Amino acid sequence: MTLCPGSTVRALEPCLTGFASIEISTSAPYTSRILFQQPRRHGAFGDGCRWRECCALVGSMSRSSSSKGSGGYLGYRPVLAAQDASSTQIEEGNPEQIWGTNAPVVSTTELVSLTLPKPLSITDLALPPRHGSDLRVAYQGVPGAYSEAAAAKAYPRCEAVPCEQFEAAFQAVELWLVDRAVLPIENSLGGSIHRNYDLLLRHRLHIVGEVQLAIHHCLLALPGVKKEELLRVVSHPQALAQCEQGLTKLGVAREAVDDTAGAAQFIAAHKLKDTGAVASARAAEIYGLEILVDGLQDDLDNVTRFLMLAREPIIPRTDRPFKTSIVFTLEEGPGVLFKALAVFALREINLTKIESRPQRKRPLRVVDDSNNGSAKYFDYLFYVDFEASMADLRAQNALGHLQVSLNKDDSNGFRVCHLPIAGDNCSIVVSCCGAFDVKIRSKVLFVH
Ligand SMILES: O=C(O)C(=O)C[C@]1(C(=O)O)C=C[C@@H](O)C=C1
Repeated sequence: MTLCPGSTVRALEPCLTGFASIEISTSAPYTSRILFQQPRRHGAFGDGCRWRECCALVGSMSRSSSSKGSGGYLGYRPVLAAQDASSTQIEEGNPEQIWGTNAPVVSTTELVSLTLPKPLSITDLALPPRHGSDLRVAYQGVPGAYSEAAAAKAYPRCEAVPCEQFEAAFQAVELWLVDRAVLPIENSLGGSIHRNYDLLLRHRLHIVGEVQLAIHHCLLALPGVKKEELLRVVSHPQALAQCEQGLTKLGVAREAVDDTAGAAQFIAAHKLKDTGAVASARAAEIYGLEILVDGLQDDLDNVTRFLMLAREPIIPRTDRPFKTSIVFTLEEGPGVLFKALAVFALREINLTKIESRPQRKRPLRVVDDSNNGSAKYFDYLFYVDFEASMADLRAQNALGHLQVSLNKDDSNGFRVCHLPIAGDNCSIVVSCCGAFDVKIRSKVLFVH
């Protein structure tokens, strides 16, 4: 039995620059890279089923080769099996056919001293492959920002990568500079972070989870400065909004900056004695500031929900709680939103969030009315989060029903929304998100 390791490496190289899923590519054997490369070249694995079939194929081939005792192919054989899975013509035991006759050969005895990669099995693929230990995760702000803490909560032991703006965090993932982004989407006191709703539509990332973080704001100043000496307080606009009452009592001017920790850093760098910052205790420690007020937020229950974003979607399942996010637009008319949401109510599917945002490409809609002439209406995008997995028949039926409703072309019907998402013209955008259990508020059950 012979094997050609040099050729194997060449065969793998293009895959590394391809789009192998980050979930598997760095920690799993070579086979995983091939698995994900295959769809790009042949466009054959548009859905999870084909992807799983391919994995199953790899798993079964590796088992069959070992059971025949063909030691030389163990570990290497599945690579080629997966690479050529859609046009499998490979004959077992004939390396020339696979690599060509000029390929270097290594005998079985030489192979014994080689460290062979462990073949992927179905169990490897079914489990969340990693828990953040070797991921690079983008967040907005500088060290000490709440978003940094959220990134660490979502992906423990990850390398958190600071970004100046939300947009930069989105782009960092898209450009493969990092593996994930963790970005705030709403706060229990301050409400939605609209910018991120808008950016979700403009970028090609998928929601793959969410994490909630308790936000405990402090008023920080240079060491020795008293509260009464402060003329202004700087912070992120959300943080200022969450401390509305406390800041009003202080009677200081407020100034918005990019992030809470950045505000602390600014005061320290410029030695501003008349300026305070609303930020975390960790920011005080990092930038050498003193805590004047510990717990400045209007309510102790101050929680921010962060989305975990990735280039690849997760495969929805039914064995744990899932959340799904969709976005759509509606025709003008009485009861249209009621009818759209009824598709969920009818199936006892709980909605956790509804957000409406302007359609920035077409903010106003002109509607002709035979009695009153034409009228201009604001045009909205509706974002809905609901508690069900897309693997759940109820969710599939609900979205099917919604799709039918959206396509209805009567005066009270819905309009199909053509959104420039992921380069496609999608009528409905579905993004699955492994959800936390709402009853155990801060516990993330599904992280990846
Ligand atoms: O400025 C920070 O520290 C952030 O992480 C940003 C942010 C936000 O955008 O809402 C995150 C959590 C808090 O709600 C306040 C601010």
